[in-house]
Amino acid sequence: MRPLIGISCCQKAFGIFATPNHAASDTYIRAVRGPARGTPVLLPAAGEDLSGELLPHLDGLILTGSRSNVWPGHYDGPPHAEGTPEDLQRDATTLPLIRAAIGQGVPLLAICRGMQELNVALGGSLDQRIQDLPGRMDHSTPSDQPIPRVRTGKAHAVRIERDGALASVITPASRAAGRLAVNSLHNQGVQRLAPRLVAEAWAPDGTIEAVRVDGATGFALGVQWHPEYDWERDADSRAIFEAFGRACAAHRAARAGHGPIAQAAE
Ligand SMILES: N[C@@H](CCC(=O)NCCCC(=O)O)C(=O)O
Repeated sequence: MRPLIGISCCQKAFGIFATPNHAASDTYIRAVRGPARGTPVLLPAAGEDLSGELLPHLDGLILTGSRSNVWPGHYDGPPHAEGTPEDLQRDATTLPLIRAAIGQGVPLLAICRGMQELNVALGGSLDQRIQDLPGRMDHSTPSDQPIPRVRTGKAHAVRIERDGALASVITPASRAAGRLAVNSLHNQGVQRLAPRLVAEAWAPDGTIEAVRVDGATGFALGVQWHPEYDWERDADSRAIFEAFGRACAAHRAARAGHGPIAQAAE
């Protein structure tokens, strides 16, 4: 049996009645079916804490990217500028789910908004538009390029902590170089790093691009870029999903009684 990997959904208005729907991009489904070798399970943005019902059945969790921002009230930040997309239904489900997954050693891969949620869930805060801050780069989606190129093209390099968790899962060549080239589709960034997070990669302007959860018993990694878009061409993106999938398979074996059961870190 393949490991069951939960994928967080956004709540989006759909159809002529703008009915609330629960949605995740097909790119996450394909990354789970492909290099992670798992069975994808879509997790609704239900507006409530479902962690007690979901986690006993899951072998891994992907926190997805999204155009919406985490509601700033969760980190005592200033209100968003008018028109900034929010998804309070998603926040209410993902923030407790992240804390519970880490506590129970369920492998976790947090991507873009997902990494921002991970930081907020553990007590960190966010800058809302890093392109407006002095000395910082514009990390947002360029409007003058075709979307496929934006998603699979490389926007900038990131410097990687050579002995970190991320370095241990990427290709030997990138590990030796201590660098990766990544895509970039975000406005927000980590402002105050959560006490339990350790930065593992940085953009040239100092923006934190990857984090790990200190003392986590399972795989617990966040990346600010999008490996789900280019794993078919990019060996490092593929390697991240392969390593995550191995951790999920090990969690499944442990749940079935065929391996060591991860203990809660706290
Ligand atoms: N809204 C946040 C998070 C950005 C993010 O997750 N982007 C994914 C976009 C997916 C796509 O356009 O394909 C921010 O702006 O930082």
